[in-house]
Amino acid sequence: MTLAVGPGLLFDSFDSPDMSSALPYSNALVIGAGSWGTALTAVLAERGLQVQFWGRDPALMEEIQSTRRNSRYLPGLVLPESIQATARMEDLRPADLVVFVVPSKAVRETAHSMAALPAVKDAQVIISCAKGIELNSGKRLTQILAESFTQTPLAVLTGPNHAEEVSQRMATAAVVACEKETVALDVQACFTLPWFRTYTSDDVTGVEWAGAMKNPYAIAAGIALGLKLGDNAIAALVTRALAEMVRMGVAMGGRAESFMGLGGVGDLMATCYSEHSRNHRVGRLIGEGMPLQEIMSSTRMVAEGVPNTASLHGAAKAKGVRTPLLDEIYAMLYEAKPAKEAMRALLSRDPRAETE
Ligand SMILES: NC(=O)c1ccc[n+]([C@@H]2O[C@H](COP(=O)([O-])OP(=O)(O)OC[C@H]3O[C@@H](n4cnc5c(N)ncnc54)[C@H](O)[C@@H]3O)[C@@H](O)[C@H]2O)c1
Ligand SMILES: O=P(O)(O)OC[C@H](O)CO
Repeated sequence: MTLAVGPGLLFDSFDSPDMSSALPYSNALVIGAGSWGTALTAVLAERGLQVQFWGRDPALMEEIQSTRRNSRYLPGLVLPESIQATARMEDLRPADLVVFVVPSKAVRETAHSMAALPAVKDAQVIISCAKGIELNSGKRLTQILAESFTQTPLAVLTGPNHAEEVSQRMATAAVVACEKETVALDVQACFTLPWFRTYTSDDVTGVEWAGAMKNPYAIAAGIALGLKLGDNAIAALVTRALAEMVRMGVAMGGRAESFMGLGGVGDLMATCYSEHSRNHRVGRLIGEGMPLQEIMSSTRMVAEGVPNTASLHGAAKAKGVRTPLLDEIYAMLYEAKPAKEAMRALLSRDPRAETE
């Protein structure tokens, strides 16, 4: 395979450490042909797995199969010849490792339509890579997948991982969470490259809540930037967001320490401060005065923070968790509260101890 070499890269194809150790799985299926699915397809192929790549749009999948490029979602990346791209579910062959990476609102429908496919249901592990909580049910994405795939071990891959950087092979770390340690270790081996370092965790609940929760706060950080509130204000907002993530995540059954890891504070920082982040962009444009509807119709990319704000807000109310930041983000996105007014409301709340 020809590997990209350029500024910001720590390894090229000649000085890469030896990655020829035996792989626990030999083939993979990636479900979802957006930017993250495309980048993860490249990661697994570089690691040496045979990768099938499924997306719902026949024209896009034909383009990927014939040109090795996903011009719509990740135009800079040339995928290796070895990957097989298709939109036809009936063409999919059995895979050891299945990666679900459709947007969170499409996970239930996609899992349901694939539930009977041997290619998916007989997998040794299914990995959830989207970041969200289901509206109304308040379910995590692995809980939804478990309804369709009752016998298959489920894992989560998450962390500060912008597809744009991963697709350029820029240094990245992630966390894979699974209740079964042996499965977590096997998945870790598949997502380990000289430039891609993966840690394991058994706190599936914690990392899933963390991955969903950072999205609305990234919108808020973008809004603060758009309003030109300054670095102090953004740092305060991100710090209090972390406190709120821990409060909510622990109430939902996650462990506080997971929120201090890559899937928590790591992803929160990557998203709140990055120009790559779609959530951050949505926020910045709101802060600059553009109406949300106009922003959403200007891109085909998913900004999970918009639906996640509604689902997380609903879950917090149902559980009785205090979430002042999320409440103001919800008011801005769903109740047309002006951004400056929401930020003023956050500052003018009653004083309290930092640890409360
Ligand atoms: N892009 C990243 O850097 C990144 C990194 C980590 C996690 N994620 C998460 O991965 C998930 C997918 O994000 P993305 O960035 O790949 O999205 P994207 O915006 O790049 O593309 C969305 C993809 O989902 C497909 N899609 C939309 N509705 C669908 C449906 N009903 N059924 C099947 N496919 C459908 C679209 O056709 C498109 O291929 C999100 O939850 C996101 O938070 C993204
Ligand atoms: O572009 P965003 O805001 O969806 O963020 C992408 C990833 O979740 C960053 O880890």
